[in-house]
Amino acid sequence: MNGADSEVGRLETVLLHRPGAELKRLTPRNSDKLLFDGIPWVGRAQEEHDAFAQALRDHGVEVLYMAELLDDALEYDDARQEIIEAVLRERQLGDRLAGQVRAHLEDLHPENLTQRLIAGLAREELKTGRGLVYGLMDRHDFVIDPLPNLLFTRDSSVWIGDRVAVTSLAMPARTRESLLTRLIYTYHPLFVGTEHLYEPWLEHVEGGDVLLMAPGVIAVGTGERTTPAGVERLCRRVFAAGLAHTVLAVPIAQQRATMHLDTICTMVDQDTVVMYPPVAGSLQAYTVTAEEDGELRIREPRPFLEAAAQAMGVERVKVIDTGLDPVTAEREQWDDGNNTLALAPRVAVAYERNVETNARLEAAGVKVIRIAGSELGSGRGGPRCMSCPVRRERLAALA
Ligand SMILES: NC(=[NH2+])NCCC[C@H](N)C(=O)O
Repeated sequence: MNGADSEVGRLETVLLHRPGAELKRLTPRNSDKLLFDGIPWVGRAQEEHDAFAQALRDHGVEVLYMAELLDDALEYDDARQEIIEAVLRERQLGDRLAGQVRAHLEDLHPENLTQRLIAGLAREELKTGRGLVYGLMDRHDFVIDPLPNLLFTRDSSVWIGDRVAVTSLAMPARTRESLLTRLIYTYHPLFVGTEHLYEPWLEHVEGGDVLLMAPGVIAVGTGERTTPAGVERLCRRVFAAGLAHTVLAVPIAQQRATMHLDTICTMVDQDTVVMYPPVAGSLQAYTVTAEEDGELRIREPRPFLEAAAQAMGVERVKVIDTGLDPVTAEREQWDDGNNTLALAPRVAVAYERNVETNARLEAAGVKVIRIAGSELGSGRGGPRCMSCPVRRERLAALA
């Protein structure tokens, strides 16, 4: 059955997005807004991504690609209409241009529509464009914005138990990603009958902030992306669905370096995290549980690792830190050293460049599968951000 109850149960199926033409849209003028720190060499980024996917397959993981699933979902008229309406609502194209964009999109084959929805549409590519808005736009302006961050599939959805939470992304440059993700989970035959735990129009929650610490225990970071109201909404939803007994709400600094909880902490074993030392000691968590009447019970904040150990029913959570030298640790944290993807307990995929962190993982008994990420990393995301586990072997079944 699809779903997951941990970050470390044997990974069976994963959802990836192979980067493509959307990355070719990045320029020094728009990269900030599109949330990239550099201008990737697209061909090399694709090679790196293919090697990542192959490493997963070599370990028995089934790899699903977003664009392929979207092609299938967009065979359904309802799916097409839904997403075209959403694109037209995105910005003020004005009536005339909106009508022309609608006609353009309605004419496209599913594969071409997928491409447009991901890679966007520049004014100069809309040959049928006419009217004032069209006339005033620069030829390189986007009529439909590209989605270079679709690469980070963990942010737009996260499976909790047997349900999928399609998240609500906080940055305007990413909002369409969760609509596309929702189309897949709603219309694709692979997912018929899947219940949705969360929807893109609710308070902001991003999957990179959600950590399934153990069956029944979920940590949720709140900072630049997931809002306090998002955490509260997610708590209500998971408790109502009986998917967790405890949620740990973890405030994180509202900075780019720590945009998601998974930039400072990921799990590599049932009771072991890899964590960035400067924050490891200072992170706090509010422990949230459900009262009988469904209301939330919130306990005073306490150190995250203590709160987690208690909720998980272990004596302590083991910590592998990302280097003792503070400068190395800071560099490797920025390069997603903490952002590992576990394929099973004590087996994790990591960027090869984080030499020190990987050595520490190995010294602690974790098998590290190294992948190249010099180009992929310019979007500030590592193996965990670039993957949405759709199916993991359940840990609860082992207990
Ligand atoms: N789960 C993560 N850490 N995702 C990283 C996302 C990076 C992306 N460029 C953004 O700013 O949104």
